[in-house]
Amino acid sequence: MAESQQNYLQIRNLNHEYEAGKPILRGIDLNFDQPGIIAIIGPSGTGKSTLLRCINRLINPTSGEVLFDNVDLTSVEGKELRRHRRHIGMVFQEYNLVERLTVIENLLTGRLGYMSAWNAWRRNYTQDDINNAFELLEMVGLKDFAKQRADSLSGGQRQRVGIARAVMQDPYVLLADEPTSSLDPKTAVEIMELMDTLARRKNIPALVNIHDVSLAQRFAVRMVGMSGGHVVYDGPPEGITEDHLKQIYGGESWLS
Ligand SMILES: Nc1ncnc2c1ncn2[C@@H]1O[C@H](COP(=O)(O)OP(=O)(O)OP(=O)(O)O)[C@@H](O)[C@H]1O
Repeated sequence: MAESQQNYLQIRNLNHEYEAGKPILRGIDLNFDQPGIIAIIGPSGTGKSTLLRCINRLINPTSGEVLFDNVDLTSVEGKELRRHRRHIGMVFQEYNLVERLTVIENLLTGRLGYMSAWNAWRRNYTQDDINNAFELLEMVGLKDFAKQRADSLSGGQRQRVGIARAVMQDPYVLLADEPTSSLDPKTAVEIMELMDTLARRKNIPALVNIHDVSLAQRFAVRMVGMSGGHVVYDGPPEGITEDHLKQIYGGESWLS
């Protein structure tokens, strides 16, 4: 698979409200131009998932811009939107695999956005796609599971498949919404390690929503702290202080 070029993601003055007059995202400005994990932390309900969903247009933001190499994704529709969106890899908390398909078939679904409707319907993958899928499967440590059904895997293995499927899309950015929340602590570390390795190898940013602050600090090159729909911290993981955490999560009793 060709190494992805470095595409520049910029979010400008992004606002979103699900209900008129009740803003969830308030004027988010962020630029993503470095490879590796960018951890997004913040209390429940502050809009972290909403932010990721606005970036890949699972929801239409109320206002603002999401620029990929100066194309505003909020203003494109139909074919053009699909053409851009196929370069945005999404990783989910609950994996979102096709349970009855094999592991290798799940990986290959990452290529559907590149195929004609006819070829997609017939699952006519190219030999290159098939070779790349097997190569990637080896890279994520699941070489021996290629022909197993997805529903026979453990949570950690499923998440490896979810990440590999996203990478099959040849993404310019990975968006991961709480990818470790359903996993035990050791597996969570392994999954963060894998995303870090792949993001660096592909030279792309991986925006990861995560509740575990110390796990985030261990792997992130940058942390974004959100509170009340605003960005209140944006900087290196080692720069986060207790004061920042109080500002992000509120109060202090939980810190002791
Ligand atoms: N489809 C929707 N319709 C209406 N309100 C919604 C919808 N989705 C989310 N919300 C509300 O928007 C706010 C932000 O939700 P969001 O899921 O983005 O927060 P989050 O920071 O990702 O939370 P968590 O860490 O718990 O996943 C919450 O108050 C939530 O109830």
